[in-house]
Amino acid sequence: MLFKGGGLPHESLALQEKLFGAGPDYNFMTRIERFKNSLVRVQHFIRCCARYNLHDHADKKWFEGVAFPNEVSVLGPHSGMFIPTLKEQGSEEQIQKWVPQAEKHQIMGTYIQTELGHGTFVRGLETTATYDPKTEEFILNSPTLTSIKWWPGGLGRTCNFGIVMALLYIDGKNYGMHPFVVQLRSLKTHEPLPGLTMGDIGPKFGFDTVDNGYLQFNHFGIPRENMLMKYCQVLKNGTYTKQTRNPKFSYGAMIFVRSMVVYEVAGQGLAKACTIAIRYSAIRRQSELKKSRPEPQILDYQTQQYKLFPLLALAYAVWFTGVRMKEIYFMVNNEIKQGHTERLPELHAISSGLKAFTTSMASWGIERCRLACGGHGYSAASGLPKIYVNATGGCTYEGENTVMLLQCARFLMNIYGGVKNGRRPSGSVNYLGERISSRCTLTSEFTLKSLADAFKHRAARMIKEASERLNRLQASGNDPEDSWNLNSVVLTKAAEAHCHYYMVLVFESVVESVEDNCVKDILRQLCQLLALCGIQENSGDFIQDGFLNNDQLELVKQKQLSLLSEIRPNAVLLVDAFEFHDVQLGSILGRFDGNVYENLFKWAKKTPLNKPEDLIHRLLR
Ligand SMILES: CCC/C=C/C(=O)SCCNC(=O)CCNC(=O)[C@H](O)C(C)(C)COP(=O)([O-])OP(=O)([O-])OC[C@H]1O[C@@H](n2cnc3c(N)ncnc32)[C@H](O)[C@@H]1OP(=O)([O-])[O-]
Ligand SMILES: Cc1cc2nc3c(=O)[nH]c(=O)nc-3n(C[C@H](O)[C@H](O)[C@H](O)COP(=O)(O)OP(=O)(O)OC[C@H]3O[C@@H](n4cnc5c(N)ncnc54)[C@H](O)[C@@H]3O)c2cc1C
Repeated sequence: MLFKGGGLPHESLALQEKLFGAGPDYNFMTRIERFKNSLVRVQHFIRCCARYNLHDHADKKWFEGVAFPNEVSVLGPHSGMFIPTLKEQGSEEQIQKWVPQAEKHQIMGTYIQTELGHGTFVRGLETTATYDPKTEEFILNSPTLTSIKWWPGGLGRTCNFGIVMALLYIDGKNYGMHPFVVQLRSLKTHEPLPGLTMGDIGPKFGFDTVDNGYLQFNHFGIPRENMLMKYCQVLKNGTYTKQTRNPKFSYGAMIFVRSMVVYEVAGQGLAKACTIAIRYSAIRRQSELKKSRPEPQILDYQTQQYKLFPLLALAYAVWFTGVRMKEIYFMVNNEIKQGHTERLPELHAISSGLKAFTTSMASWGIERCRLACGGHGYSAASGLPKIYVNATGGCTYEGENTVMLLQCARFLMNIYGGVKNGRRPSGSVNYLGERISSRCTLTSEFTLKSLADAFKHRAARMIKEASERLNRLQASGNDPEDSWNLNSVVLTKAAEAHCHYYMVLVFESVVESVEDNCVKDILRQLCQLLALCGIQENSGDFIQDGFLNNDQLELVKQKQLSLLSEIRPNAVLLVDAFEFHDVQLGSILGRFDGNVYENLFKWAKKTPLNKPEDLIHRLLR
């Protein structure tokens, strides 16, 4: 309750819907069955939206968490990218025309950007939209094999509309990437419209319930009014006008999703995995701690605590950081709407950096949770494989993580360069303008301030060194691009250090804001553990310049270990506090009632391989 905010009423509503909680077991279905089953739930979800008057993106998200547990439905790209792009990039008229239909699900859309040959390098995309003033149409075309659109979710079979990112050509001149609203399928027959070749791209690592698709345009005409015209317009006679000098406004949909992924994918995914692994570790008994005494709960082994409690601390940290990231997004986006675009670069940098940092950490953490569950963690019944395959997609989509860290680093280098020239930084990078202490103030008290300061020091030093190294590479004769590439490992590490500091700082501020002393103490322990593990895992970064000495490092280790015992009595309560319903976890190991073995046995008996099947029987006879 403490952490969920407004989500509970919508979750409770969704949990009352029988269709969401029951039905065939996901693990026993083929991909096609999973897809069909998801579509049935999509239709029911749409009916529920109408019945409960659900329009707001956040309200729907809570509902979706129950309707589509640990998976992405075809509604993801529709509500997460298609509608937001219409709202953010469309003119008032365009918003009036398409948004109400989309919100009522009368049209279903997706976001069509990536191509067979390019995903990361948006400026390298090849699909063209050539304006013809005679017909007042844009002609969309896929000129090469590599220009075929590839990956958009829901494109394969489901969506009848899409926002297509294409290069705008007028009179032979290339005006760069622009968004176009394109009807893809007939609203009557659902067949692809003539001039479009489209389908599903085939099975993937996860995302079984989504028909990621391909799309090839063969000189396909769309009306002039279908270019989203909030920031740039093409008049009937082909005159091009624009309201902004910043071409990156057309990248707005990506910033939105990156900002949401921190909480919705990384935060939720890791919190669920921790819930499963910690609950199960309290149920599972194994081996002997003391001779002739009952077998202990595996959660009592220090090594098990050492595996799981830092991940629990990380789950809380990512969760809080995700909530903060959403707040920042909406705040800066409102400023942008009022014409104040000064903070767009910072928003781009922090959303890119945190998206990369948290999805990578969560992905690694979910897998560690699975390993911590031993053999049963390897079973689909644990629910962990499904959580992993879907959450780890977040490391790639919406900007591959290394590339996103480099975008964050680019901003940090700009800011650091500015500081050297006397400019004062603000917001998430204001510390780059501070005098940073060269000696660590950590004592055995481990105040949150002293821990955050240690991360501040590390980030500031690594950013400074990355910048100086870049300058040295250029001074020794490399051009700026080669220097960047030769420095890119160092740059990604500097960006990670910045994001790490930001996350510790957010956690610290949450702890300070809690009024209940008991809750505050418990959260302080988690925050300390997060920071201490961060210091130990990256100890080289903290000792390299003599900031931290060996004695302090020893203190860090001792405190880390003592925190494990301090957290142990509250560990199960701390995961219960995430308040995931069993339906949302989809895990026998993580069941709230702890009735693991009985249900594992029941589940195994239901597996299709145990059903009489002629061919298998004949082969084995
Ligand atoms: C459910 C799953 C759904 C999934 C959906 C998807 O995956 S959809 C598909 C998702 N696909 C992806 O996510 C694709 C990932 N790729 C990209 O987003 C871009 O290609 C890029 C950002 C990597 C480079 O872009 P580029 O080559 O155009 O730019 P550059 O590097 O030359 O930098 C020039 C300047 O622009 C700045 N700037 C850049 N972006 C932004 C921004 N958004 N805002 C503001 N500013 C931005 C940058 O900081 C720099 O500023 P400086 O230093 O000059 O002051
Ligand atoms: C599950 C899923 C859903 C998706 N949904 C959609 C969707 O709805 N709509 C859509 O349009 N797209 C979608 N995508 C596509 C996705 O956005 C791209 O796959 C993603 O942006 C990565 O681009 P890429 O595939 O070109 O990777 P690549 O860029 O080819 O990455 C391969 C490797 O090259 C490295 N690399 C590339 N460029 C650089 C560089 N400049 N510097 C250093 N290293 C570099 C990367 O770090 C990586 O290690 C989806 C993808 C997935 C996996």
